[in-house]
Amino acid sequence: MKQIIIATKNKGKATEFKEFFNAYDMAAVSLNEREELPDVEETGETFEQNAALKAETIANILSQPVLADDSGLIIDALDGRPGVYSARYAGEDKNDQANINKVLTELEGVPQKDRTARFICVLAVARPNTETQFYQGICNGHISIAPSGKNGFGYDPIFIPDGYQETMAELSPKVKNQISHRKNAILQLEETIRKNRSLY
Ligand SMILES: O=c1[nH]c(=O)c2ncn([C@@H]3O[C@H](COP(=O)(O)OP(=O)(O)OP(=O)(O)O)[C@@H](O)[C@H]3O)c2[nH]1
Ligand SMILES: [Mg+2]
Repeated sequence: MKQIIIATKNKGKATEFKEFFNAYDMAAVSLNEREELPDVEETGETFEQNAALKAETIANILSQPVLADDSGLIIDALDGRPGVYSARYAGEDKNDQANINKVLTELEGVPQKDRTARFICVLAVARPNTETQFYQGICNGHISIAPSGKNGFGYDPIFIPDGYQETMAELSPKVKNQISHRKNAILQLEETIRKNRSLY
């Protein structure tokens, strides 16, 4: 089975990418399975810059194509926060529960109609000596009053996608992988995969 390196240490993302690439008979291998590879500091100010940093750093070390994902939650009533700082919103330990609590505290008293939000996922495909390609996906929704559900990861327990009553964490992984920002970004990438049966 052909392998594709995903420059992520986020277990939730790694699981979703394995699901996506399994459909193309490709094995998505995350950095959790390649511990010899370094952490990449995300010094960018945009999702594109951080996705490129992660993909290009690992692609140059391995001299092979690498995919990275930089993603996050944009909340209108918080002027777009947490955005590119979603993973570390409540601190460097990247604690999902603390991140959720911080968002809910900041949204206290904000009525449902003003709790609009969206997830954004930017994929970067980097190959040595080749221009990095970018693919973006969005999922619109709003922030719930309280967390609910055990599936997914990150802010899923407080994100209710448009067209649903349930939070992303109450939906099954199958449904999330049909509607998420990550799936919508993969759909952008799908033409390349379909044509070449690989990313390159
Ligand atoms: O509820 C969620 N459902 C999702 O589907 C999702 N996708 C991203 N996020 C949030 O945005 C941060 C990404 O930050 P991020 O792209 O820097 O990833 P990360 O630092 O967790 O891992 P890495 O890929 O950088 O290794 C994550 O930690 C999460 O808080 C999500 N939350
Ligand atoms: Mg990160």
